[in-house]
Amino acid sequence: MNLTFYKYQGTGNDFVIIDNRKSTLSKNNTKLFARLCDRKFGIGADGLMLLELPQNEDDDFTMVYFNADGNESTMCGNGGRCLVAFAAFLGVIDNTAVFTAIDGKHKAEIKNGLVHLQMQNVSKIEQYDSHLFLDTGSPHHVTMVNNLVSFDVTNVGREIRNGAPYFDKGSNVNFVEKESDGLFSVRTYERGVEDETLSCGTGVTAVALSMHKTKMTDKEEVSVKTPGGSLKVTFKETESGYEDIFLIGPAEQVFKGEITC
Ligand SMILES: N[C@H](CCC[C@H](N)C(=O)O)C(=O)O
Repeated sequence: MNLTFYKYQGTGNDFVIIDNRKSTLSKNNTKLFARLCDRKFGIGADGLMLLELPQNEDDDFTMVYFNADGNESTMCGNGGRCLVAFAAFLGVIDNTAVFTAIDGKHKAEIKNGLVHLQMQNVSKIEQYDSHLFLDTGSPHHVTMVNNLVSFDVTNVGREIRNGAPYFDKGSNVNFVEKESDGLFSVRTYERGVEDETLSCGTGVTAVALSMHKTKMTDKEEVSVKTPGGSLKVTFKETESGYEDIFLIGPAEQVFKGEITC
């Protein structure tokens, strides 16, 4: 079968995107999706997304996300931003979108070349001596480190991802360093990629909320530098946690291609 695909990246987190509104591909194509994400035998990507028809009347489309291991996974913030850019490219939307992903409904807007993606509210942030744990659409372990630039993200990240209490289900692991008030740097070990990625959108969101929760900043607009580029997170603290959470940043089409599979 000849498959048309699009390659997108959002601050270096890269994705294969397929317009599956005609449902040509079924979601249990785990082997195919893993092959397409393989950086030697396939196109190469951190994840793969299917753009699908909306399932309820006020949606513009549906997002289905797969990690590079080919398994369907939880929400992808950078992926969601790229999918909105793709929907605009196809003319499915103008510059605003409402879509449903595995974690529920999302609103988004493309403004001044950046995609503003509303993330789910976060009502629970677990605080421990060494780290925080929260779910921003995907599970995230957040811990502060010194000398982030030389930190062994892959090995320490892998150990935390597979160890207690995460085990098989796992968690993404974010290592954070404060740069200045309201500005942080993060490097992320991503579950399902099983390696460091250049950026992780739900991870950046988790870091911004964690830094506010632990009073490392009192700003409700936090900039986060990732090895792949900078993102901004805005939010409001309420008595039930954090709401009006937006992940803001660029999303670019790198190339269009065809692959026989
Ligand atoms: N690997 C993540 C999903 C993708 C998250 C990341 N790419 C993002 O931008 O949020 C997980 O399995 O929890």
